[in-house]
Amino acid sequence: MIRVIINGCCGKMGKVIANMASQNPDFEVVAGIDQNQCQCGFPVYKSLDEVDVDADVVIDFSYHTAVPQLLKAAVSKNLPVVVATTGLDEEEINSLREASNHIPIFRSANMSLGINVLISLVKEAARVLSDNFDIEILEMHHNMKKDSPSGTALLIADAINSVLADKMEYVYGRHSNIDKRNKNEIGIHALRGGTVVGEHEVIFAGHDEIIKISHSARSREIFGNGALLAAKFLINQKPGLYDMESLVKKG
Ligand SMILES: NC(=O)C1=CN([C@@H]2O[C@H](COP(=O)(O)OP(=O)(O)OC[C@H]3O[C@@H](n4cnc5c(N)ncnc54)[C@H](OP(=O)(O)O)[C@@H]3O)[C@@H](O)[C@H]2O)C=CC1
Ligand SMILES: O=C(O)C1=N[C@H](C(=O)O)C[C@H](O)C1
Repeated sequence: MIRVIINGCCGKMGKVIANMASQNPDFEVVAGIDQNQCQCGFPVYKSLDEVDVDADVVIDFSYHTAVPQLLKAAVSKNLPVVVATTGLDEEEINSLREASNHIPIFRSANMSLGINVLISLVKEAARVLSDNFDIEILEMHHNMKKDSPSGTALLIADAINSVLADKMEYVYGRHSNIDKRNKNEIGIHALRGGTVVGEHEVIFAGHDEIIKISHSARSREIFGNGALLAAKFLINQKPGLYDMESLVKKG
């Protein structure tokens, strides 16, 4: 039985994880952390420092500013952490790298299997097409989402850039440009509205032809499933930084 602490337990994803874990005999949620107080069926604390129950792993779906403090406490308690929160700035990413010298950390902006397959496909498409095709990324999410563009859109852009010698420049929104598109650009565009769980589309636009590779999340359980798999994987790892590729490699 894997004992889980959920950071952000009162939020949309926190509730999904709690519900999925309660139906899975491999997991038990022993505590939650949130700045709100919600009825969860387990004790809810304000910070990891305050948690006084034993656990094996923390799963974090919260807010970017909460991540450094969470990691500091996780290091002092020697607890592995799955970081699913997006929108981290450079300093917050550095705190994550630092903490990974002491504890195992799994970080992915998208825990679904499908997006990770999409990333392999767009890398291959970019290798073949980039000389003659323009690349644009579109994402759409629900109207409660705070960060934009999505962590996934940035993850996709970074994956494409990694196979193009990191020479691409990211252009967000393209709203006040007064000149034409540059060849070395990846356009990244965010849409927000309604209850959309998560849509990502990568467009390769060439002369008289367009290739679109897209992923549509139809439920939050696809992220919950990935986060629980990541937690199971992480509890057996040495300190370090892990991602979906590590999980897929492990099989
Ligand atoms: N990697 C992945 O696969 C996925 C990642 N995400 C990411 O996960 C994060 C959470 O998403 P979602 O559940 O939809 O968001 P929600 O806003 O619904 O939930 C976040 C919860 O964390 C709470 N919170 C905010 N700040 C803190 C803090 N400092 N300490 C403790 N709790 C805090 C929020 O409180 P309050 O409401 O008061 O702000 C809220 O209860 C986002 O960054 C999102 O992009 C989401 C889905 C999939
Ligand atoms: O906030 C969300 O909802 C989601 N956030 C992640 C992101 O920013 O990419 C993953 C998913 O698309 C849902």
